[in-house]
Amino acid sequence: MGETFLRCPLRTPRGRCLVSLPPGGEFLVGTPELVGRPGDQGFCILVQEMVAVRLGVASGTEGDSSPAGDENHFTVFFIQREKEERWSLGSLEFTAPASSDLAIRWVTALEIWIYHHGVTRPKSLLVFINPAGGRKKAVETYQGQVASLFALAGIHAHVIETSRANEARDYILHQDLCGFDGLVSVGGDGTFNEVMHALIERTQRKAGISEEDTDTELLPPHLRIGIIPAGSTDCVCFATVGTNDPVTSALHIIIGDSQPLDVCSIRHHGKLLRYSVSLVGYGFYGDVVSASEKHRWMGPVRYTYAGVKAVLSNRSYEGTVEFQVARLEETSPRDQTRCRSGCLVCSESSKYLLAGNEEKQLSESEGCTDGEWQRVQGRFLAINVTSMSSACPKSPEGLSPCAHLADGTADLILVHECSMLSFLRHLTRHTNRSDQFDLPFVSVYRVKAVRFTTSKVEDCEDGELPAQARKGLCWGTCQGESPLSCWTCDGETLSHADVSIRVHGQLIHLFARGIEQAPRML
Ligand SMILES: Nc1ncnc2c1ncn2[C@@H]1O[C@H](COP(=O)(O)OP(=O)(O)OP(=O)(O)O)[C@@H](O)[C@H]1O
Repeated sequence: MGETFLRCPLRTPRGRCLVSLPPGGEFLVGTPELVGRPGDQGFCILVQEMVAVRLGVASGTEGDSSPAGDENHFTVFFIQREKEERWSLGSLEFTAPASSDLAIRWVTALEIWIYHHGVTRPKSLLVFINPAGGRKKAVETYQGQVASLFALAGIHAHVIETSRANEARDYILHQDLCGFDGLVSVGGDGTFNEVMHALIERTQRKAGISEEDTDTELLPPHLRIGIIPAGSTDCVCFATVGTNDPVTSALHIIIGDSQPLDVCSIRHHGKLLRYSVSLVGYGFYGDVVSASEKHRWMGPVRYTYAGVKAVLSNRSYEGTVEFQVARLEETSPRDQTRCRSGCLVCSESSKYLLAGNEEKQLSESEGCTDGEWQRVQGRFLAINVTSMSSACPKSPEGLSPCAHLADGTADLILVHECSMLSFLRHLTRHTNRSDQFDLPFVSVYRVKAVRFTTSKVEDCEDGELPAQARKGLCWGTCQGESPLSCWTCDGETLSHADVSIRVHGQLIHLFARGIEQAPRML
């Protein structure tokens, strides 16, 4: 690998250090030359976490360096961990002795090792910016905080600012994506969803797989998706990165992180309605989302408004929930574990998910009984199916704190009819560390599939919602009580109440690594 091993004294803003790049090129290590001199500090930078290395000194926070006449200096740009899962761009300048070619040799060696350890880094990205999403700052966010980082890392970005809904979808479905290593969505959960749906659909079409076939094994797309959060909820970004920060997300993309994610398909009589990666909810959350849609003009506060309204109305809905329990006996929605970077439960699941026939593999290897179907009938305030914790800034632990991102299962939470105060008790536990499932009217199961059937009522053919019900909660309060709620699927309202839900293990991959357990500081 040419000249890749270096070790020599160099001057840094942290003092004079003996700097070395050990064989294998995994770390850049600096030890203070004069031990005990106040102010001198050592360092250890992971080459995998280096964004770039440049000849010259850094002249600005954006990572610009000025090589002109500065051939004795070089700058290393790397990931720096901040509080609460946030990452920032750190830089460290090095000064080599005058009239030596040491700086150039260091830059060459580090570039070689960054390339060697960065095989999963994207070189070319297709970026969709939704200027209409969230607080309408997506363009500013991308241009101001992300574009310069991609440029510093040498990533070519083909940027499309969408002028209408479904423009990203049409592009993904009909254009040649061969030159790209990944897609990036700059916007909220809605924009990410549009990109994800189109990518899954494109992949199945190209492979000749019908998405309408209930039993089909869907093919995972080979392109990863990056999310630069610029929406009003950004739940998927928060649950997979641990923070909603554009710079942190950009850095995860740059270093080529990869996080598999389970995806649920939601069908009505076999016909595909939507895919979901976070919450599919009937009752409370269905009512909140459908009511908030009518108040988009309020901005993000519409969710709080609709939430208060739904709590006060304390509506419960009748129906039958059937579900196939997951056979991962060693995990449960109440086992107090958390899915974190490098999660063992998810990597164990990868083995059988990758092997193809997951059902067969598991029963053969573990001798456990196939996930049997169970049935619960009654009145429910909320039926939630979530294939991840669905954590967000307002609920840092999420709807189901122990759910896994990529174990091929979802958690089914049934909140049975109860008083408004009891339901409020359950809801407030989402914002603190108390167990929201430790209540007599709440039950939770780890499942592979769910079926929901409403009790048949007049006006509701075949579980299809009448137009008023789809438009929102108002039907209940203004025109008499509606017997049906509606399903919300990652923020979209579905048009049918009778649905079946199935988990597709690790169907997509994001440029993320899950939430880190114990942040390491430089
Ligand atoms: N130029 C555009 N004009 C209007 N809508 C667009 C445009 N580009 C994309 N969209 C659509 O806007 C929808 C909402 O986008 P996004 O989720 O980013 O915003 P949001 O207001 O934060 O919503 P959410 O509540 O889902 O977070 C997406 O479904 C997307 O299809």
